[in-house]
Amino acid sequence: MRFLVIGGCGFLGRHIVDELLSRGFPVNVFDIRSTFDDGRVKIFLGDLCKKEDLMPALEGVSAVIHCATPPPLSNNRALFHKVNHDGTLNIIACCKEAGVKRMVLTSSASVVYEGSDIKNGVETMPYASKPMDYYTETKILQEKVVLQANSDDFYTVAVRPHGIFGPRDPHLVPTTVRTAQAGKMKFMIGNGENLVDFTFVRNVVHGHILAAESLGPGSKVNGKAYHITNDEPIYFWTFLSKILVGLKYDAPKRHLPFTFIYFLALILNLFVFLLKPIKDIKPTFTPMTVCLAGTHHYYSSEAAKKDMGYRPIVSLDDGIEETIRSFSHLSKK
Ligand SMILES: NC(=O)C1=CN([C@@H]2O[C@H](COP(=O)(O)OP(=O)(O)OC[C@H]3O[C@@H](n4cnc5c(N)ncnc54)[C@H](OP(=O)(O)O)[C@@H]3O)[C@@H](O)[C@H]2O)C=CC1
Ligand SMILES: CC(C)=CCC[C@@H](C)[C@H]1CC[C@H]2C3=C(CC[C@]12C)[C@@]1(C)CCC(=O)C[C@@H]1CC3
Repeated sequence: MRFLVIGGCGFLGRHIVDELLSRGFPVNVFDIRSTFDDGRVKIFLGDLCKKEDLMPALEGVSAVIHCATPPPLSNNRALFHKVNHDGTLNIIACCKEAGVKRMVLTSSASVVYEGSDIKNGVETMPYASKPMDYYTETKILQEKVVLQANSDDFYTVAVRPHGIFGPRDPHLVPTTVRTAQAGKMKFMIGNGENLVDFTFVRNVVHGHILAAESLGPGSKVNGKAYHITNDEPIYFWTFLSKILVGLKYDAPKRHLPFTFIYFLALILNLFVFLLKPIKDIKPTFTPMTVCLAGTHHYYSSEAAKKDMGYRPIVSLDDGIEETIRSFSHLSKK
C-alpha cells in the first residue's frame, strides 16, 4: 500500500513518513516546502489547494494521510479557510479522481473545545458551537467534509490528537522557551491543577497508521473520528515545568487568577483586531491559549482502543525525556 503524506515535511508529517518507511511502506510526500531529503521518498512540492499540483503526487497511491495546516497559532482566517476547508475539499475530489481508496485526516481534539472544562471527553460530544479561534473553526469544517465524504469506495477516518509534543515540534516547546526567555513564564495561569492531554508524537503516528490499516469494506472505523492520546492526563503547568526545568529554565511558582488573565487576553485580542490594518500582532496569550492553560481538557481514547487496538507505545515521561534531549540547543545558556 503506497501512502501519500500531505504535510509530510511538517512536524507530525515527517514523523509519519519516518515510521511508514521503517515499516516498509512506499511513501510519497506532498508539501508546500521541502524540509528533508531521503532517497526512499518522492517529494512533490505544491499547494494542496491546487488540483494541478496534487494530482501527480496521487499516482499509484492507495492511502492518503492529510496532516497539512497553516501554523495553528497564526490566526490567519482567510488562509485557514483556504487550506483547511477549500483545500481539503480539493484533496477529496483529487483522491476520488485518482482512485485512492483510503483517507486519514489529522483533525484535532480541539474541535469540541470552547474554553470550558472537558474531562475525559468522548467523540460523540458536539462540535464547538462557538470555536475560540479561526484554526478551530476550520478544523471543524475540515473534519465534517472528510467524514461526510466516506462511502463504499472511498473510506475516510479522522484522528483527533491533542497537544502533540516531541522532537522537531515547532509550536509547543519553542513557544514555551521563547515565553520563558521573555520573562513571561514566572506565573501559572490558574491554580495549576487543570488536567490536560499531551500526546507524544510517536503515539500520534501509531494511531494514524492503525487508522489507515483499519479502513476498508464494512470496517467500524469508516466515517468516524477517534481521539488518540497518551492516556496519561497531566497538570498543564506540571508538564510545562518539566520541559522548562529540563531545559534549565525556572519553573513558574506563583499563580495568577485565571479569570483575570482571561479578561486581559480578551482586551488584548480586541486591540490586536483593531490594529490589524496597521500591524499584524501575534500575541502568545490569546483567549484560546489562556483557556488551554487554565482549564481541564483531556479525552478518552477508549474508542480507538476498542475499534483499532490502539495503545500508547511511548509513556509520557519517556516522551518528555526524549523531547528535552532533542531540544538541548534551546537550553538556557
Ligand atoms: N501540533 C499539535 O499540537 C496538534 C496538531 N494537530 C494537527 O496535526 C497536523 C500537523 O500539525 P503540525 O505537524 O503541528 O503542523 P506543521 O505546521 O508542523 O506541519 C504542517 C505542514 O503542512 C504544510 N502546509 C501548510 N499549508 C499547505 C498547503 N497549502 N499545501 C501544502 N502543504 C501545506 C506546512 O508548510 P508551512 O510550514 O510552510 O506552512 C507544514 O509543512 C495538523 O493538521 C494539525 O491541525 C492536531 C492536534 C494537535
Ligand atoms: C500559556 C503558554 C504561552 C504556554 C506555552 C505552550 C503553548 C504554546 C502550547 C500549550 C498547549 C499547546 C496546544 C496547541 C499549540 C501550542 C500550545 C498552545 C494546539 C493549539 C495546536 C493545534 C491543536 O490542534 C490543538 C493544540 C492544543 C494545545
